[in-house]
Amino acid sequence: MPMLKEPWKKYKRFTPLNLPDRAWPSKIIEKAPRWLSTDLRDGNQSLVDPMDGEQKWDYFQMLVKLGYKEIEVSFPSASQTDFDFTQRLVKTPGVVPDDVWLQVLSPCRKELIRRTVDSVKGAKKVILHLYLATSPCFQQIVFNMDNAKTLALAVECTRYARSITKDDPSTAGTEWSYEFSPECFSDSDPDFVIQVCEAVKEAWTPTEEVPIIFNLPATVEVSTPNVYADQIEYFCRNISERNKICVSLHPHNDRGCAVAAAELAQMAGADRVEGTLFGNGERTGNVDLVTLGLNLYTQGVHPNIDFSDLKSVIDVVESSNKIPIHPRAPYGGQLVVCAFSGSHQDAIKKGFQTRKQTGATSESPWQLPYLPLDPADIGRTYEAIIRVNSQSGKGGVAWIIQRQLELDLPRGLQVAFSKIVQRETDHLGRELLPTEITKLFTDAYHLKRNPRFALIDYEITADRSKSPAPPEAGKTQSSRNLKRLFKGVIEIDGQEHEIAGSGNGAISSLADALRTLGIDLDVAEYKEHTIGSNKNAKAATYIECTAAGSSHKVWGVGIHQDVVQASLIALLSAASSFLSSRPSTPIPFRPKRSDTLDSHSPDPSAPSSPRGKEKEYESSPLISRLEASVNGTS
Ligand SMILES: CC(=O)SCCNC(=O)CCNC(=O)[C@H](O)C(C)(C)COP(=O)(O)OP(=O)(O)OC[C@H]1O[C@@H](n2cnc3c(N)ncnc32)[C@H](O)[C@@H]1OP(=O)(O)O
Ligand SMILES: CC(C)C(=O)C(=O)O
Ligand SMILES: [Mg+2]
Repeated sequence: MPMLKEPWKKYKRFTPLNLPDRAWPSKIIEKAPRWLSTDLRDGNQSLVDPMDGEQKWDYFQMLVKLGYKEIEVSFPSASQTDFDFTQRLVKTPGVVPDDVWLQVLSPCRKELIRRTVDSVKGAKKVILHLYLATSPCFQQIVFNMDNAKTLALAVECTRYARSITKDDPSTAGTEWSYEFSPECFSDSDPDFVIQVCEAVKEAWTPTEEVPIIFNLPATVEVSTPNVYADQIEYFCRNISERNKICVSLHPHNDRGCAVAAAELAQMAGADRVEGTLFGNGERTGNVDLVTLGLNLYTQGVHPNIDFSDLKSVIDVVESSNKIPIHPRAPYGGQLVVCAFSGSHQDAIKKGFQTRKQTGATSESPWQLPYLPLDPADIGRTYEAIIRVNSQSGKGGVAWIIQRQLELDLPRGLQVAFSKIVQRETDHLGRELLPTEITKLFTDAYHLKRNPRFALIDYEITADRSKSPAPPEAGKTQSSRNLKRLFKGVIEIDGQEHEIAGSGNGAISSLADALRTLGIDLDVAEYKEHTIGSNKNAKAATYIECTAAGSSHKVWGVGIHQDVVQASLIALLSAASSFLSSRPSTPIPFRPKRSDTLDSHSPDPSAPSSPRGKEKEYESSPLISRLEASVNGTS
């Protein structure tokens, strides 16, 4: 076979309509259209294994629950499964709500129309849908029909349909609506389509109350969405008795523009959209009703469909279609409300902080970087938003710690801890789960049950043996200026040490006491906040220390009901980090523990605590969470 040198030249460019006075570009979609779900027909007919009756049954009920009022349930002449399913819907009381229309599709073939009408016998509300191709390509290749024959067949079948539905007294219990689809509308001559539709309209004689539906499909998407919008505007302008017509869209997604086409075509005057959930359907699919609905939602227009539990919709769609929803599918995809990259995480975290600080509620105006939709509105949790891998920065890591442990890390600690996380993600070459990040944190800052350094007993008293620091200019001497004396017992690596020191406050007096063990730390930064708000509230304290005489810096974290004790634990955590980062540091002085020491308040994390606070420790929700995450059980 000779090689084509320019194979693309075999394609014909689409000729756009000449519509210079088009009005749609400046229109805004201000209300939801009439929706029709064709999941059970166009979606189903494209599946490798079409749904069985039970799957259709469950799917139908989900569509009703979501709020769809028009549902194309089957192609009844195609298979016994579809016919029986349709009859089951009709015959089972209470399954089809009174305000829901069952739509059934048939080609323009009388015997098939008859069977289709038979399948809905006894239904309350039915849209009988007939299709016939109007495009030259189909007329020539598929049907060998010219325009006159096409028009005649459309009229003949519409008349026949009318005679066995709304004109047949035996079907009087059914409210009939009629839909006609000039198949491949977007590839047809628009004037010929209007001519066919005028004739079909006359054959059906619709009313304003029950308009005829002209469904104008982009059976195959062949042009840019603006061209489809022009075609719809042209149809809307030129069809007569517009008030008796519902103009419906049925875009397919061959060029990947079905959603845009449906939106622009609504601006161009369409009243109704046919599509499927997550865009299942022939070839590249039908237009995605989830995207269309939630696009409206994020413009402040309710789509009249309830997507607040999108996960359960996905479950039904995936199991019925046997096709997974793409992780990046708009709104529903697993990854679409997740940020891995550092700058996105930072911005999202700041966005949530701003909402918290301004007291925003779930109804406050939504403005959040990188998130066009509040994940909570589709039933997704904030936990899942920020996920950490080697592309992540401090903001994302801090978010995880905040969500998991309610700890609001100071910036410096965020930087320090994010380096630890970065090392781990680089080392493992994968995402780290929140539980793994929490464990890294509790390990790094010694928040475990048996820390290397534990505060066993202590007391802090005024140190009257030393002269107080001179009062600042203009201030009088007060008890606040008195030096503090720390006396206590700390356990290091299982061995107890009795130490004492003095300073201007609790932290500096403990720092002074630690010097007797050769641990010489200066406090460089201090931050504390409360965790929780009730009587179980705790203090979280963060201390950054510099090793004396060097630029080596370490962070410590302490959590306790008592704020003073939280800060002492934080300093010991820093001391522990200091020793861990310098493993050869000797502890020169190890005084024996004195039992006579008047202990003030024991460290709850010490299992052998003489004050017996073990119970309180066990019951603390925060500590339990720490434990759970360390054990990987949260
Ligand atoms: C764009 C769309 O999605 S349209 C809907 C498509 N969906 C389906 O086709 C699913 C269900 N279809 C079926 O089960 C079958 O195709 C049936 C029952 C409709 C027809 O089955 P068969 O009689 O075996 O015909 P088959 O499928 O081979 O071919 C279609 C025939 O219908 C004709 N036809 C196709 N569309 C139409 C139409 N809209 N109006 C009238 N006739 C049509 C074709 O010209 C062809 O006729 P021919 O055999 O004289 O050449
Ligand atoms: C039956 C018609 C409406 C159809 O599915 C199409 O043209 O895509
Ligand atoms: Mg279709």
